[in-house]
Amino acid sequence: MPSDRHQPVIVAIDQGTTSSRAIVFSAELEVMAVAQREFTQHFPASGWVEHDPEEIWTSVVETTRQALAKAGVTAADVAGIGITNQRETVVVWDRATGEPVHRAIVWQDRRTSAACARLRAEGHEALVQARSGLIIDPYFSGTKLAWILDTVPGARERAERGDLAFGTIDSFLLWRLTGGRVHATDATNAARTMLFDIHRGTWDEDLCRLLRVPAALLPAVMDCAAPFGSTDPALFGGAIAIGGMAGDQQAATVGQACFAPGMMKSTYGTGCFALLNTGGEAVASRNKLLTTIAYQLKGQRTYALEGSIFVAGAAVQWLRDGLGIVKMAGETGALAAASDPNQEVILVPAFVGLGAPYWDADCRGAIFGLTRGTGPKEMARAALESVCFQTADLLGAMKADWPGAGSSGTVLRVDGGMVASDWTMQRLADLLDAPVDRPKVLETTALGAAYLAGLARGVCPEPAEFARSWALERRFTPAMEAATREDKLARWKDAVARTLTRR
Ligand SMILES: Nc1ncnc2c1ncn2[C@@H]1O[C@H](COP(=O)(O)OP(=O)(O)O)[C@@H](O)[C@H]1O
Ligand SMILES: O=P(O)(O)OC[C@H](O)CO
Repeated sequence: MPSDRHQPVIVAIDQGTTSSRAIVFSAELEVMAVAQREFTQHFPASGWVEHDPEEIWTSVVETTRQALAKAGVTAADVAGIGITNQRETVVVWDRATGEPVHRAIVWQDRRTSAACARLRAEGHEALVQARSGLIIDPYFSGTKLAWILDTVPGARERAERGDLAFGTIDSFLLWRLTGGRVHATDATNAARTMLFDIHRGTWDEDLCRLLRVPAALLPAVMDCAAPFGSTDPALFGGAIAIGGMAGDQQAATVGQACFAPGMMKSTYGTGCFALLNTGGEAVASRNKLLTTIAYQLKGQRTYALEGSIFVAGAAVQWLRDGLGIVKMAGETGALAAASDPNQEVILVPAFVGLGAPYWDADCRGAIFGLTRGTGPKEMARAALESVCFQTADLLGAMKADWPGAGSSGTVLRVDGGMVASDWTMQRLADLLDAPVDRPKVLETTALGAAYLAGLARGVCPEPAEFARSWALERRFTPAMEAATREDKLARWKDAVARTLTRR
């Protein structure tokens, strides 16, 4: 494709848990080129997960260069870069050298489980929820950051002197992309740290004191569409403005155009993350959902209720890699469709404990209802259904928390690798008793980041107009009888109750 200065493009950097991707979009937000690279997962101890920030950095630079080359454009053609990222993952680096003081501690890492139990026992849950909207859990950045400060020799003193910087991956990438000139993050990423007051939109002194985090470590917090700085010209052959930033699940919420209160998206990748837009109201959950910032534009925060499930597609990976029942993930739908409906096999995929709305870090997976007749078909169905049951739990908690979620018009917009499975999407609609909409563009995370950058750079329209470009590929409409649905949901609830360690 020839370089055409009159047709600016936008680049989305999507730094995920298992791979980094760079996608070049046209100004009309059509995908022009994609480059992707996986990187190493480090598991130094049971329940610990780390990434090498240098490997992440290299993967981001190289995929961005490749995507630009594939699209046949140069830095001068790029109106802006949008960054979206795996959330909660912690990097601490030296401001003078840019070198990380420790490997990145990944959101999945459970090493601070005991520290979180202590905080809960000391009675800090109400404060943490009131200010940050979060539950005290190792999932979030705060206790991981404290662990680094307490464990890396000299880190706390260096942090207090102002020599170190903390960031989630977006912030670390921004620092590196701008050649160490900008230390900032956006409100959606800040909202995942357990250090941020989501109501005032500022770092919270009490939470920082509780976790012993010096203020000197923290980045500036910006809107999601904002002038974040520009790239070091040496990186991509010219300076490029960075205009967008959002955590990946929030970027998907934007990419799915869930701009109105009551709209909801759910992303089915390795895990599943459902976000329900609650507008300007930060709804405090009574059912162990998270209150989080969906996006912040022009200084205005829009909030969401979030349900985070740690195992969704990972259950399908287990069928493939652990049990060897299938060779490819895509085979599971046909197996499930051919399963014996009279066998009620239920899988509770608590491989790493259960997330929302149970938050039981210590329980482990279980299978119920096995008979001599149970085979690969029933196991495939149980794995796919487990994802639907977990989503039903989230929707149930959302409805209980906020009347806006219970309206008859509730529709779920879905994306992520697993939504390729028609069988799963139909079963999801059946078990939720709500329509499930699969859009034409499934690259919603990158699309959201690109849109935010395009908005900041004046090449994309305001949200209402962008929302009109969202296009449906297929709607799955509930078709299951109420009695069957209720029976299945009751079996699931019973199976979960028997799996939990905290009842
Ligand atoms: N046709 C399918 N049926 C069921 N699961 C699928 C299908 N295709 C992909 N998956 C699952 O989707 C997941 C990959 O989705 P993706 O959005 O790429 O995840 P992530 O971004 O977390 O790496 C994998 O866990 C895979 O098992
Ligand atoms: O990188 P993903 O797509 O698995 O998303 C991870 C989430 O942001 C964790 O909160």
